[in-house]
Amino acid sequence: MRYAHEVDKVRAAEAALLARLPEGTLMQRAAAGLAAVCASLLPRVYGADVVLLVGGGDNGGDALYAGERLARRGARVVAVPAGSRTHPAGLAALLAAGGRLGDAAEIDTADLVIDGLTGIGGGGALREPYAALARRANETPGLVVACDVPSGVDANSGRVEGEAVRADVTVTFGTHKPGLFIDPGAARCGVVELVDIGLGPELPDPDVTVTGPDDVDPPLPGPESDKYRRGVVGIVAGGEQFTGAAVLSTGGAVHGGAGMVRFVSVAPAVAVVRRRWPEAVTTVIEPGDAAGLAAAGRVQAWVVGPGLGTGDAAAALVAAALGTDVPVLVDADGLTVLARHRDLLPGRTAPTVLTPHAGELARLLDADRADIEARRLEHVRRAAAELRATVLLKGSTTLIAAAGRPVRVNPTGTSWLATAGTGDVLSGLIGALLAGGMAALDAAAAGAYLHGMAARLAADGAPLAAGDVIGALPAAFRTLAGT
Ligand SMILES: NC(=O)C1=CN([C@@H]2O[C@H](COP(=O)(O)OP(=O)(O)OC[C@H]3O[C@@H](n4cnc5c(N)ncnc54)[C@H](OP(=O)(O)O)[C@@H]3O)[C@@H](O)[C@H]2O)[C@@H](O)CC1
Ligand SMILES: [K+]
Repeated sequence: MRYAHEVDKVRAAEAALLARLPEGTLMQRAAAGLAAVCASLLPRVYGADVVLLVGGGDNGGDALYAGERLARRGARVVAVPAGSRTHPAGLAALLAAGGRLGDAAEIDTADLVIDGLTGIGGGGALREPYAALARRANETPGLVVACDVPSGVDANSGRVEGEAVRADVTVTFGTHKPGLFIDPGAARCGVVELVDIGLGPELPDPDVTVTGPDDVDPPLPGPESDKYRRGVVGIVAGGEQFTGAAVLSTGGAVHGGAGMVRFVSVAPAVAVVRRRWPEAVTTVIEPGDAAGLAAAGRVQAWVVGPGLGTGDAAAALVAAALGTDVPVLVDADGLTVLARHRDLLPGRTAPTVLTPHAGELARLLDADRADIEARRLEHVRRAAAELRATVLLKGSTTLIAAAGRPVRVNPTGTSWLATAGTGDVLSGLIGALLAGGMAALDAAAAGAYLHGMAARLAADGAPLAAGDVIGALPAAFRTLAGT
């Protein structure tokens, strides 16, 4: 599992380590790692044209010392300073090794550009001349290697406020930074290489982890399994007019490994679901008939919300599901209802999972949607703490938070997933995993991983319909080790 630490933790760990090491040791370790990656990317180091973009801080120092190492191996290294200050010892070392100072035009013909403008000390939109250098580097045909973090990407959040370097490779030091995993920053990093500078023993628990295939461990049937032991998921979805979401959510559950799916809704939705998913056991209720949930029979988890509507009838059903003592996932219209009835959440003892997109989370938190989009990590954490739930925030990088735990980043998403109905599939899938006995955070992370993987397999470079994601779920399960 890959993990990341926020800047204040990195700085504290560095300070603890620095206190025990001779001055400059860490920067030399970083520069050595950076130079080694650069050398491995060049067909020949000798005679290669290397340009260093050098900001006013230690990120620039790393670039200068890496340049020194490449110059000693025969590269033609040019430093282009951006700040009013240039790391003096690093510059002296580069010049002593045969490097020189140059100007921005040399970026255009470089074989390789090292971006040492800003690292973990960067903040806000890049100012000039940093921004102009980043823009020019993004236009060069040569390779661009970012030092620690692509300049212009906020290391903690992945936020990009203005110009930002678009790297082919990012060489990061000591530990990953969350912004390398979260879009839009993640999309600027290219391949991320981690250089060990000895920080490990000083680092606390990570702030963020990235789900890997080994972390996805859905319950598998054994010889003792029967449909009840494998978990029964109840789905409360659809209405008089809208039935598509109910079909998709049920499909996600049927192919998500549930032992049985109970579907509860008004007659038109039940009719459509029965036709598409004869596997589901259905119960017809009158609109808003909360007692119908109990009458449907025992379940190990409820999914409530897709296509449910947002009126009083829907609110009664959301309240009924949240009133049970089993895990409940609330999605879509259910979240809109919840934004008006936040009193339904406190007092639950069983886990609650909420799966909003940014707009739904904005309503839940009384926040601005654009602000949520810009600071997704911060808001998903805040939502988990305030709503006392596991919160899965959908988006180009899906984030999953539970209070006191590292935020999980899902790596399998694809932009083809941004199409109507895919969220309904996800709700049923996670519901099935909850019913199978997975803990809320694990179920949400596993669901996001499998859902993204299914979408990738189904899309294969072409537009995708939500139903295709259901069809590809078996293939997605098969990609996991041990299944
Ligand atoms: N600490 C360690 O032991 C180790 C640290 N290491 C390395 O140090 C890096 C951290 O170095 P750091 O703290 O000097 O900050 P850094 O990223 O160079 O940025 C500061 C400079 O950026 C500038 N700047 C900021 N925002 C800007 C903007 N929007 N637009 C334009 N300019 C902006 C800012 O300008 P100022 O605000 O001062 O005008 C200042 O000049 C870290 O990422 C890693 O690479 C490794 O060697 C391992 C050991
Ligand atoms: K950088």
